[in-house]
Amino acid sequence: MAAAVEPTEPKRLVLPGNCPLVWQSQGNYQDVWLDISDEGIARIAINRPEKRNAFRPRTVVELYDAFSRVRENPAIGVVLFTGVGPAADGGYAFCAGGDQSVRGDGGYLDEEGVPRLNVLDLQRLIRSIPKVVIALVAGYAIGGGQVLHLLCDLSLAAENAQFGQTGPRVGSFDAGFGCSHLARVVGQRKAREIWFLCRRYNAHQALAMGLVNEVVPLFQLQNEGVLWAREILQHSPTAIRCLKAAFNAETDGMAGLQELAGQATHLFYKTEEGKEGQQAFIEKRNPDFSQVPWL
Ligand SMILES: CC(C)(COP(=O)(O)OP(=O)(O)OC[C@H]1O[C@@H](n2cnc3c(N)ncnc32)[C@H](O)[C@@H]1OP(=O)(O)O)[C@@H](O)C(=O)NCCC(=O)NCCSC(=O)CCC(=O)c1ccccc1C(=O)O
Repeated sequence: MAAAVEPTEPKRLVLPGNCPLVWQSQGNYQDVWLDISDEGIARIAINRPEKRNAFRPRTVVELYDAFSRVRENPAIGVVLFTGVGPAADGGYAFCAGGDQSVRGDGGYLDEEGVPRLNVLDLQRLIRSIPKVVIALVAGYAIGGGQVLHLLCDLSLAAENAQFGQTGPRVGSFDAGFGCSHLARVVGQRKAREIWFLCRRYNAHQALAMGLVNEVVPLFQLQNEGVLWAREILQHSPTAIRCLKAAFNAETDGMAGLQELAGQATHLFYKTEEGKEGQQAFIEKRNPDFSQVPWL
């Protein structure tokens, strides 16, 4: 565990324990909190503690909007993704998956009664956003909530964290990242056990199978996330961005290659060679690449 940070009063409580950052809240959301610090760290929290932070279509729309805002903010390098807690009954959750009470024929019904599966868009956004996303898991990360946690770059678990799948019990399954990425992370045998048996796994079991990076006391969870974020933020943003794209490229086919290629193009635009091509077009002349070596 990294060195302790000096605690200061949080603007408002998302998780227990003092948070060393001062947050500015953004967005006008109902189911989500988005907070930005002046240290390059954002915090996105699902705010449905009485439902163990289960997501309904509105929650997913708001999460997508919050992650998109963070994506467009060049001052932010790390996102802490968590769930508000405790609930009035003392229970904690990162996210208990899709809200079963709004599930109708064909999916989860939004406020107009239209079935939506937009959590899959959110999964891809978390995976492709060129910032480091750290899951802070207190309590349950179950079903689609476990998959959202899985798709974060890093995961820190509180001692009370519980992970698991329920799909085959509640008539659902995630045959996308929820299977393939899980198998990459914990291995084929364990991934099949998780889905076929629908057991629950505590924080230390999750650590042993490589599902989380570290287990910390509940009151230390948010601080630990900030410490990890601060370490990351000392490093080269370009290197971290390219590394994230590279980790995805291995598994995400052409979409993964596209992400990595986008980073390469971004770097190329900054070179004299790249600029000469553009300049020549603007000046209506042939480009002169004669000074560029064929390395
Ligand atoms: C999470 C629990 C283990 C917590 O247990 P406990 O601490 O005892 O609390 P409870 O008393 O059970 O719950 C408190 C309160 O919260 C409500 N609640 C909890 N989870 C949900 C939920 N998922 N939906 C709706 N409501 C929920 C609960 O009813 C209580 O409220 P009351 O008013 O007091 O009744 C336990 O709660 C639990 O097991 N929850 C269910 C977990 C679950 O099965 N989740 C759904 C899995 S399926 C999924 O997530 C779909 C994913 C998805 O969207 C998807 C992804 C990819 C492809 C396809 C799909 C797809 O659309 O299917």
